[in-house]
Amino acid sequence: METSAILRVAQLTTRFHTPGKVITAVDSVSLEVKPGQIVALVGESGSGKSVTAMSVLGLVDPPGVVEQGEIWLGGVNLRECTPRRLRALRGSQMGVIFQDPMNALNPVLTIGAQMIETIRLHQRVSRAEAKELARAQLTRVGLRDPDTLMTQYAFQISGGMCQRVMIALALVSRPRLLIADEPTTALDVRVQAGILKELDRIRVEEDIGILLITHDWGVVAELADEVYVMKSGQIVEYGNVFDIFENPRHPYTRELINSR
Ligand SMILES: Nc1ncnc2c1ncn2[C@@H]1O[C@H](COP(=O)(O)OP(=O)(O)OP(=O)(O)O)[C@@H](O)[C@H]1O
Ligand code: NI
Repeated sequence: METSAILRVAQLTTRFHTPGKVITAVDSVSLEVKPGQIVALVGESGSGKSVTAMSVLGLVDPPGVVEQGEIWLGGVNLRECTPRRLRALRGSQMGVIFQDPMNALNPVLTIGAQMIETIRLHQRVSRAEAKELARAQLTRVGLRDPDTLMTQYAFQISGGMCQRVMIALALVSRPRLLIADEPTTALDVRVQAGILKELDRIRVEEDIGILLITHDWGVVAELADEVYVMKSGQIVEYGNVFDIFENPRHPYTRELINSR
């Protein structure tokens, strides 16, 4: 039997209504992520990858509007959810990590305070229990000495550690889907590899589906199961990672692979 998708996007169209013109950032995009899969969304800058992710997350702000299509998170129709319900789902069933971990963390709270706050926002636990959970989470993403780490502020730790904290935060509520938008672009190459290995391990161990946005074909080759290639808001090619590398059909894909 086919495993059913944890994320299913069909014919999604998102436009920005700017003064004087309408920009179709996402143009009839369809894609699927199954549990335990890493699905890469690749394409040049401005092709619509982040807007696709933001549309799924319900985070497109005016003048952007999700105008058409379906977005299903398991059995939940996200396009019919209220903003309040979407916010709840973002903290529970779908996690997200972005490119710039330093700025994503709150500079005036310790790592521990942020972890505990996030945990208590979504789970009815005492402070002590939340602290214990935070410690377990940090250990789970490969951070040693979580006790010291929890007393520190974002500016006191490295970019790589920040991103691991972000991953820990995103995974606190054991989501079934993780959206990672260029999660390692801001980090140096060696640190990148560690973070990517962590994501790979987590998806296997926890059967999480990951939508990985990147323009790094090395990362795609290393991690992805399925690949969607995006250009000017549209999916121009889709296939499993071996087929995409062995036999790219679209000239744009060939160009992208060759230019890496
Ligand atoms: N706030 C906005 N207002 C108007 N247009 C926007 C806005 N945000 C995005 N767009 C449009 O959507 C297009 C797609 O942007 P998006 O951020 O999804 O690209 P991307 O593929 O993620 O690029 P990158 O690799 O640089 O992150 C842009 O080219 C731009 O025209
Ligand atoms: Ni982007």
